[in-house]
Amino acid sequence: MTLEEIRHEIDSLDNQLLTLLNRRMEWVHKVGELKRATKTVIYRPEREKAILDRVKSQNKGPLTADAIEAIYLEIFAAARNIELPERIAYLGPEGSFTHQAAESRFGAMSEYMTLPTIKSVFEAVDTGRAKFGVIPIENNQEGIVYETVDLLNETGVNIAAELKIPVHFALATEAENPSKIKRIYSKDIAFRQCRGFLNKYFEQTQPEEIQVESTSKAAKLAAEDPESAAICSVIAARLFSLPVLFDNIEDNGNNRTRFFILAKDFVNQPSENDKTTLIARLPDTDKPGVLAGFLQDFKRLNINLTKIESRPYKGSEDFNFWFFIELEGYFKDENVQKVFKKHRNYIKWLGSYVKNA
Ligand SMILES: O=C(O)C(=O)C[C@]1(C(=O)O)C=C[C@@H](O)C=C1
Repeated sequence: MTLEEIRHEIDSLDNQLLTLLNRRMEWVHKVGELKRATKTVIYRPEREKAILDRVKSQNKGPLTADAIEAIYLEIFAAARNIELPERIAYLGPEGSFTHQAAESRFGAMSEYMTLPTIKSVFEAVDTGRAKFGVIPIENNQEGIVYETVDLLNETGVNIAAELKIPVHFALATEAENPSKIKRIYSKDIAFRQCRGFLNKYFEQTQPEEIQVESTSKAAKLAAEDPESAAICSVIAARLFSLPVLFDNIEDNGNNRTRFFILAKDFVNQPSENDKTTLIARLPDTDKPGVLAGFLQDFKRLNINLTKIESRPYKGSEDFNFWFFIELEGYFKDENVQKVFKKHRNYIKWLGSYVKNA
Protein backbone atom coordinates (compact mmCIF):
# COMPACT_ATOMS: atom_id res chain seq x y z
CA MET A 1 0.00 0.00 0.00
CA THR A 2 1.22 3.52 -0.73
CA LEU A 3 1.38 6.26 1.87
CA GLU A 4 -1.54 7.99 0.13
CA GLU A 5 -3.68 4.89 0.34
CA ILE A 6 -2.89 4.35 4.01
CA ARG A 7 -3.68 7.99 4.76
CA HIS A 8 -6.95 7.62 2.92
CA GLU A 9 -7.89 4.78 5.30
CA ILE A 10 -6.93 6.94 8.27
CA ASP A 11 -9.02 9.85 6.97
CA SER A 12 -12.02 7.62 6.53
CA LEU A 13 -11.65 6.26 10.10
CA ASP A 14 -11.27 9.81 11.44
CA ASN A 15 -14.57 10.69 9.80
CA GLN A 16 -16.21 7.75 11.50
CA LEU A 17 -14.60 8.65 14.83
CA LEU A 18 -15.88 12.20 14.52
CA THR A 19 -19.40 11.00 13.77
CA LEU A 20 -19.29 8.63 16.72
CA LEU A 21 -17.86 11.25 19.08
CA ASN A 22 -20.55 13.71 18.10
CA ARG A 23 -23.21 11.07 18.55
CA ARG A 24 -21.79 10.41 22.00
CA MET A 25 -21.93 14.15 22.75
CA GLU A 26 -25.59 14.31 21.69
CA TRP A 27 -26.37 11.77 24.39
CA VAL A 28 -24.16 13.68 26.82
CA HIS A 29 -26.18 16.79 26.00
CA LYS A 30 -29.35 14.90 26.98
CA VAL A 31 -27.68 13.87 30.26
CA GLY A 32 -26.93 17.56 30.82
CA GLU A 33 -30.58 18.52 30.29
CA LEU A 34 -31.71 15.79 32.65
CA LYS A 35 -29.22 16.93 35.27
CA ARG A 36 -30.32 20.53 34.96
CA ALA A 37 -33.95 19.50 35.41
CA THR A 38 -33.13 17.40 38.46
CA LYS A 39 -30.47 19.86 39.74
CA THR A 40 -27.79 17.17 40.01
CA VAL A 41 -24.07 17.62 39.55
CA ILE A 42 -22.28 17.22 36.25
CA TYR A 43 -18.98 15.69 37.37
CA ARG A 44 -19.44 12.02 38.28
CA PRO A 45 -16.02 10.56 39.07
CA GLU A 46 -17.44 7.14 39.90
CA ARG A 47 -19.20 6.94 36.50
CA GLU A 48 -16.03 8.04 34.66
CA LYS A 49 -14.04 5.41 36.56
CA ALA A 50 -16.59 2.71 35.66
CA ILE A 51 -16.43 3.70 31.96
CA LEU A 52 -12.62 3.68 32.02
CA ASP A 53 -12.50 0.28 33.72
CA ARG A 54 -14.95 -1.14 31.21
CA VAL A 55 -13.25 0.15 28.06
CA LYS A 56 -9.80 -0.81 29.33
CA SER A 57 -10.98 -4.34 30.05
CA GLN A 58 -12.42 -4.62 26.52
CA ASN A 59 -9.29 -3.25 24.88
CA LYS A 60 -7.35 -5.64 22.66
CA GLY A 61 -4.58 -3.18 21.71
CA PRO A 62 -2.38 -1.89 20.23
CA LEU A 63 -3.49 1.14 22.34
CA THR A 64 -2.13 0.86 25.89
CA ALA A 65 -4.38 1.25 28.94
CA ASP A 66 -2.63 4.56 29.70
CA ALA A 67 -3.30 5.87 26.19
CA ILE A 68 -6.96 4.92 26.48
CA GLU A 69 -7.19 6.68 29.81
CA ALA A 70 -5.62 9.87 28.40
CA ILE A 71 -8.00 9.88 25.41
CA TYR A 72 -11.06 9.25 27.56
CA LEU A 73 -10.15 11.93 30.09
CA GLU A 74 -10.21 14.43 27.23
CA ILE A 75 -13.55 13.04 26.05
CA PHE A 76 -15.00 13.43 29.56
CA ALA A 77 -13.61 16.98 29.82
CA ALA A 78 -15.22 17.86 26.48
CA ALA A 79 -18.45 16.17 27.61
CA ARG A 80 -18.58 18.11 30.88
CA ASN A 81 -17.98 21.32 28.96
CA ILE A 82 -20.95 20.52 26.72
CA GLU A 83 -23.11 19.88 29.77
CA LEU A 84 -21.90 23.03 31.49
CA PRO A 85 -18.56 24.85 31.23
CA GLU A 86 -16.85 24.48 34.59
CA ARG A 87 -13.85 26.38 35.84
CA ILE A 88 -11.10 24.57 37.76
CA ALA A 89 -8.84 26.32 40.27
CA TYR A 90 -5.52 24.75 41.19
CA LEU A 91 -2.51 25.55 43.31
CA GLY A 92 -0.06 27.14 40.89
CA PRO A 93 2.11 28.29 39.46
CA GLU A 94 1.63 26.97 35.97
CA GLY A 95 3.75 23.87 35.51
CA SER A 96 3.39 22.80 39.15
CA PHE A 97 2.68 19.20 40.04
CA THR A 98 -0.82 20.28 41.04
CA HIS A 99 -1.29 21.73 37.56
CA GLN A 100 -0.21 18.36 36.17
CA ALA A 101 -2.68 16.61 38.49
CA ALA A 102 -5.51 18.98 37.45
CA GLU A 103 -4.84 18.43 33.76
CA SER A 104 -4.62 14.69 34.21
CA ARG A 105 -8.21 14.70 35.52
CA PHE A 106 -9.86 17.61 33.70
CA GLY A 107 -8.02 17.47 30.38
CA ALA A 108 -6.47 20.22 28.31
CA MET A 109 -9.89 21.61 27.27
CA SER A 110 -11.12 22.90 30.61
CA GLU A 111 -10.85 26.46 31.80
CA TYR A 112 -8.24 26.78 34.57
CA MET A 113 -7.55 29.34 37.27
CA THR A 114 -3.99 29.37 38.60
CA LEU A 115 -3.96 30.48 42.24
CA PRO A 116 -0.97 31.23 44.46
CA THR A 117 -1.99 29.52 47.71
CA ILE A 118 -3.92 26.49 48.93
CA LYS A 119 -6.17 28.88 50.86
CA SER A 120 -7.06 30.82 47.71
CA VAL A 121 -8.09 27.57 45.98
CA PHE A 122 -10.42 26.77 48.90
CA GLU A 123 -11.87 30.29 48.72
CA ALA A 124 -12.45 30.09 44.96
CA VAL A 125 -14.45 26.88 45.42
CA ASP A 126 -16.26 28.12 48.53
CA THR A 127 -17.43 31.32 46.83
CA GLY A 128 -18.33 29.58 43.55
CA ARG A 129 -15.69 31.36 41.45
CA ALA A 130 -14.45 27.89 40.52
CA LYS A 131 -16.52 24.73 40.36
CA PHE A 132 -13.59 22.51 41.37
CA GLY A 133 -10.30 23.06 43.17
CA VAL A 134 -7.20 20.87 43.04
CA ILE A 135 -4.78 20.88 45.98
CA PRO A 136 -2.20 18.45 47.40
CA ILE A 137 -3.10 16.49 50.52
CA GLU A 138 -0.05 14.29 51.06
CA ASN A 139 3.16 12.95 49.63
CA ASN A 140 4.10 9.35 50.30
CA GLN A 141 7.67 10.33 51.29
CA GLU A 142 7.02 13.61 53.13
CA GLY A 143 3.63 13.05 54.75
CA ILE A 144 0.53 15.16 55.07
CA VAL A 145 0.02 18.79 53.97
CA TYR A 146 -1.24 20.33 57.22
CA GLU A 147 -2.48 23.49 55.56
CA THR A 148 -4.93 21.44 53.49
CA VAL A 149 -6.10 19.45 56.51
CA ASP A 150 -6.67 22.65 58.52
CA LEU A 151 -8.59 24.32 55.69
CA LEU A 152 -10.80 21.24 55.29
CA ASN A 153 -11.63 21.67 58.97
CA GLU A 154 -12.30 25.41 58.70
CA THR A 155 -14.15 25.79 55.40
CA GLY A 156 -17.38 24.30 54.07
CA VAL A 157 -16.14 22.53 50.95
CA ASN A 158 -16.29 18.82 50.16
CA ILE A 159 -13.92 16.32 48.69
CA ALA A 160 -15.26 15.21 45.29
CA ALA A 161 -12.39 12.94 44.32
CA GLU A 162 -8.82 11.94 45.05
CA LEU A 163 -6.02 11.29 42.62
CA LYS A 164 -2.43 10.19 42.94
CA ILE A 165 0.32 11.07 40.54
CA PRO A 166 3.98 10.05 40.45
CA VAL A 167 6.37 12.90 41.22
CA HIS A 168 9.42 12.82 39.00
CA PHE A 169 12.09 15.49 39.04
CA ALA A 170 14.33 16.47 36.15
CA LEU A 171 17.54 18.46 35.99
CA ALA A 172 16.85 21.05 33.31
CA THR A 173 19.47 23.44 32.05
CA GLU A 174 20.86 25.33 29.07
CA ALA A 175 24.33 24.06 30.07
CA GLU A 176 25.85 21.26 27.99
CA ASN A 177 27.03 19.19 30.92
CA PRO A 178 26.94 19.22 34.74
CA SER A 179 30.48 20.66 35.08
CA LYS A 180 29.28 23.99 33.61
CA ILE A 181 26.53 24.43 36.22
CA LYS A 182 27.33 27.00 38.93
CA ARG A 183 23.89 27.38 40.49
CA ILE A 184 20.90 25.09 40.98
CA TYR A 185 17.44 26.48 41.66
CA SER A 186 14.68 24.47 43.28
CA LYS A 187 12.34 23.99 46.23
CA ASP A 188 13.66 22.68 49.56
CA ILE A 189 11.71 19.43 49.23
CA ALA A 190 13.09 18.77 45.73
CA PHE A 191 16.69 19.30 46.89
CA ARG A 192 15.99 16.88 49.71
CA GLN A 193 14.48 14.25 47.45
CA CYS A 194 17.31 14.40 44.88
CA ARG A 195 20.25 14.41 47.33
CA GLY A 196 21.76 11.16 46.02
CA PHE A 197 21.82 12.46 42.45
CA LEU A 198 23.28 15.83 43.53
CA ASN A 199 26.04 14.13 45.52
CA LYS A 200 26.92 11.91 42.59
CA TYR A 201 27.08 14.54 39.86
CA PHE A 202 28.13 17.67 41.73
CA GLU A 203 30.57 16.41 44.34
CA GLN A 204 33.52 18.08 42.57
CA THR A 205 31.94 21.33 41.38
CA GLN A 206 29.66 22.02 44.39
CA PRO A 207 27.25 24.47 42.70
CA GLU A 208 25.33 26.85 44.93
CA GLU A 209 21.84 25.60 45.85
CA ILE A 210 19.29 28.39 45.70
CA GLN A 211 15.88 27.77 47.25
CA VAL A 212 12.88 29.30 45.54
CA GLU A 213 9.15 28.94 46.27
CA SER A 214 8.26 26.62 43.41
CA THR A 215 9.92 24.31 40.93
CA SER A 216 8.27 26.30 38.10
CA LYS A 217 9.96 29.45 39.35
CA ALA A 218 13.22 27.46 39.40
CA ALA A 219 12.71 26.52 35.74
CA LYS A 220 11.99 30.15 34.84
CA LEU A 221 15.17 31.37 36.57
CA ALA A 222 17.31 28.63 35.02
CA ALA A 223 15.97 29.51 31.57
CA GLU A 224 17.34 33.05 32.06
CA ASP A 225 20.74 31.94 33.36
CA PRO A 226 22.78 29.48 31.19
CA GLU A 227 25.22 28.75 34.04
CA SER A 228 22.44 27.41 36.18
CA ALA A 229 20.05 24.46 36.33
CA ALA A 230 16.63 23.79 37.83
CA ILE A 231 15.31 20.73 39.57
CA CYS A 232 11.73 20.77 38.33
CA SER A 233 9.01 18.77 36.61
CA VAL A 234 9.28 18.03 32.92
CA ILE A 235 6.18 20.18 32.27
CA ALA A 236 7.77 23.15 34.02
CA ALA A 237 10.94 22.71 31.92
CA ARG A 238 8.80 22.52 28.79
CA LEU A 239 6.87 25.62 29.78
CA PHE A 240 10.09 27.66 29.78
CA SER A 241 11.70 25.80 26.83
CA LEU A 242 14.46 24.56 29.08
CA PRO A 243 16.25 21.38 27.90
CA VAL A 244 16.09 18.37 30.24
CA LEU A 245 19.59 17.02 30.87
CA PHE A 246 18.57 14.22 33.29
CA ASP A 247 15.10 12.90 34.03
CA ASN A 248 13.81 10.95 37.08
CA ILE A 249 16.63 12.13 39.32
CA GLU A 250 14.75 11.57 42.59
CA ASP A 251 16.38 9.14 45.04
CA ASN A 252 13.17 7.22 45.52
CA GLY A 253 11.34 6.22 42.34
CA ASN A 254 8.13 5.55 44.30
CA ASN A 255 7.59 9.22 45.10
CA ARG A 256 3.87 10.00 44.72
CA THR A 257 1.60 12.84 45.70
CA ARG A 258 -2.07 12.52 46.47
CA PHE A 259 -4.43 15.37 45.57
CA PHE A 260 -7.99 16.20 46.47
CA ILE A 261 -10.51 17.65 44.07
CA LEU A 262 -12.63 20.04 46.08
CA ALA A 263 -16.20 21.08 45.30
CA LYS A 264 -19.03 22.82 47.12
CA ASP A 265 -22.06 20.77 48.28
CA PHE A 266 -20.84 17.74 46.40
CA VAL A 267 -22.16 14.22 47.00
CA ASN A 268 -20.93 11.29 44.92
CA GLN A 269 -23.00 8.23 44.16
CA PRO A 270 -21.60 5.10 45.81
CA SER A 271 -19.22 2.90 43.88
CA GLU A 272 -18.02 -0.54 44.89
CA ASN A 273 -14.77 0.89 46.11
CA ASP A 274 -15.16 4.08 48.15
CA LYS A 275 -13.26 5.98 50.78
CA THR A 276 -14.66 8.47 53.26
CA THR A 277 -12.83 11.39 54.85
CA LEU A 278 -14.06 13.09 58.00
CA ILE A 279 -13.08 15.29 60.89
CA ALA A 280 -13.77 14.23 64.46
CA ARG A 281 -13.90 16.86 67.19
CA LEU A 282 -14.26 14.60 70.18
CA PRO A 283 -15.03 16.14 73.55
CA ASP A 284 -12.90 15.42 76.62
CA THR A 285 -9.96 13.92 74.77
CA ASP A 286 -7.90 14.61 77.89
CA LYS A 287 -9.86 11.85 79.65
CA PRO A 288 -8.53 8.31 79.40
CA GLY A 289 -10.24 6.10 76.84
CA VAL A 290 -12.19 8.73 74.86
CA LEU A 291 -10.17 8.37 71.68
CA ALA A 292 -9.68 4.61 72.17
CA GLY A 293 -13.46 4.16 72.61
CA PHE A 294 -14.18 6.13 69.45
CA LEU A 295 -11.73 4.05 67.43
CA GLN A 296 -13.12 0.89 68.95
CA ASP A 297 -16.53 1.69 67.39
CA PHE A 298 -14.97 1.46 63.93
CA LYS A 299 -13.31 -1.83 64.76
CA ARG A 300 -16.53 -3.28 66.15
CA LEU A 301 -18.39 -2.40 62.93
CA ASN A 302 -15.61 -3.83 60.78
CA ILE A 303 -14.67 -0.47 59.25
CA ASN A 304 -11.09 -0.19 58.09
CA LEU A 305 -9.51 3.10 59.19
CA THR A 306 -6.74 4.06 56.76
CA LYS A 307 -5.55 7.30 58.33
CA ILE A 308 -5.72 9.31 61.52
CA GLU A 309 -3.89 12.61 62.03
CA SER A 310 -4.27 14.82 65.06
CA ARG A 311 -4.32 18.61 64.79
CA PRO A 312 -4.38 21.23 67.53
CA TYR A 313 -7.31 23.59 68.11
CA LYS A 314 -5.86 26.94 67.12
CA GLY A 315 -5.91 29.48 69.91
CA SER A 316 -6.61 26.88 72.58
CA GLU A 317 -4.71 27.26 75.86
CA ASP A 318 -4.60 23.56 76.43
CA PHE A 319 -3.19 20.73 74.39
CA ASN A 320 -6.47 19.67 72.77
CA PHE A 321 -6.69 18.05 69.39
CA TRP A 322 -9.16 17.24 66.66
CA PHE A 323 -8.67 14.36 64.23
CA PHE A 324 -8.54 13.98 60.48
CA ILE A 325 -9.74 10.47 59.68
CA GLU A 326 -10.05 8.34 56.56
CA LEU A 327 -11.82 5.03 56.21
CA GLU A 328 -12.85 2.51 53.61
CA GLY A 329 -16.53 2.69 52.70
CA TYR A 330 -19.30 5.06 51.60
CA PHE A 331 -20.92 7.38 54.14
CA LYS A 332 -24.34 5.80 53.66
CA ASP A 333 -23.08 2.24 54.21
CA GLU A 334 -24.96 0.77 57.13
CA ASN A 335 -21.94 0.35 59.39
CA VAL A 336 -20.53 3.80 58.58
CA GLN A 337 -23.96 5.35 59.30
CA LYS A 338 -23.99 3.70 62.73
CA VAL A 339 -20.76 5.44 63.72
CA PHE A 340 -21.92 8.72 62.19
CA LYS A 341 -25.21 8.58 64.10
CA LYS A 342 -23.59 7.71 67.39
CA HIS A 343 -21.08 10.57 67.11
CA ARG A 344 -23.23 12.95 65.06
CA ASN A 345 -22.35 15.99 67.16
CA TYR A 346 -18.62 15.49 66.75
CA ILE A 347 -18.22 14.35 63.16
CA LYS A 348 -17.87 16.59 60.12
CA TRP A 349 -18.17 14.58 56.92
CA LEU A 350 -15.90 15.86 54.15
CA GLY A 351 -16.62 13.45 51.32
CA SER A 352 -17.00 9.90 50.07
CA TYR A 353 -15.31 9.25 46.78
CA VAL A 354 -14.00 6.44 44.64
CA LYS A 355 -10.67 5.09 45.84
CA ASN A 356 -7.84 5.83 43.42
CA ALA A 357 -5.01 3.33 43.29
O1 LIG B 1 -23.02 9.95 32.87
C1 LIG B 1 -23.02 11.13 33.21
O2 LIG B 1 -23.45 11.49 34.33
C2 LIG B 1 -22.47 12.16 32.31
O3 LIG B 1 -22.60 13.33 32.61
C3 LIG B 1 -21.71 11.74 31.09
C4 LIG B 1 -20.20 11.67 31.34
C5 LIG B 1 -19.60 11.00 30.06
O4 LIG B 1 -19.03 11.71 29.25
O5 LIG B 1 -19.75 9.78 29.93
C6 LIG B 1 -19.68 13.04 31.53
C7 LIG B 1 -19.41 13.57 32.77
C8 LIG B 1 -19.52 12.79 34.01
O6 LIG B 1 -18.45 13.09 34.86
C9 LIG B 1 -19.63 11.35 33.76
C10 LIG B 1 -19.89 10.83 32.52
